[in-house]
Amino acid sequence: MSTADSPLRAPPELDGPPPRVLVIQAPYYADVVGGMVDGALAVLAGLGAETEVVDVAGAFELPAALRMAVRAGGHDGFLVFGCVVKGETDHYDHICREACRGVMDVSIETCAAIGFGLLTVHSIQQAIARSSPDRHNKGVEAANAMIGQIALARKFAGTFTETAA
Ligand SMILES: Nc1c(NC[C@H](O)[C@H](O)[C@H](O)CO)[nH]c(=O)[nH]c1=O
Ligand SMILES: CC(=O)[C@@H](O)COP(=O)(O)O
Repeated sequence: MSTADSPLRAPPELDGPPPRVLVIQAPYYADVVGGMVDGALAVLAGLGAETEVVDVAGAFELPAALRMAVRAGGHDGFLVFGCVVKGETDHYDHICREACRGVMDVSIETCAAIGFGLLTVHSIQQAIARSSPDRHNKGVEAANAMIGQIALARKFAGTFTETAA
């Protein structure tokens, strides 16, 4: 099964005020990343969300920028976008693995509502197929995932105890 076969999911419900969302993009492949950001912003506009977009140089910089933003506070959710395309060397493997691990570390350590939109592809054609304005747009998927996490954070707000893991 690939992205082309993935099921169409309904966007999650979100009670409460419109969310404040920070989009962190690494526009190394500007059209591809821009396509995902546009998909995400369309979803967020439908919620009346307050959005801000900041740039970093490349995928490597995404985790630290995300951690800075989470620490700073002021946002209900975060979206990270980038695209890494396989080249001739093993650089691709290192960037993909570390960028993904870095974002996951922030996610687990902070419990922030994060949507992950980092494409790790073998060709620019694969990237275009995942960033075009259709139902396979990974920006839409990341935004919907983040909204679900915000909804969960609101549901559990105030319920954490000292002994909980
Ligand atoms: N090759 C790709 C990169 N490489 C750049 C690094 O992410 C980083 O910005 C640089 O090493 C300076 O610290 N970034 C991407 O987003 N996509 C690539 O395909
Ligand atoms: C992320 C990559 O693999 C790529 O942009 C770097 O290319 P190369 O491995 O040919 O230096």
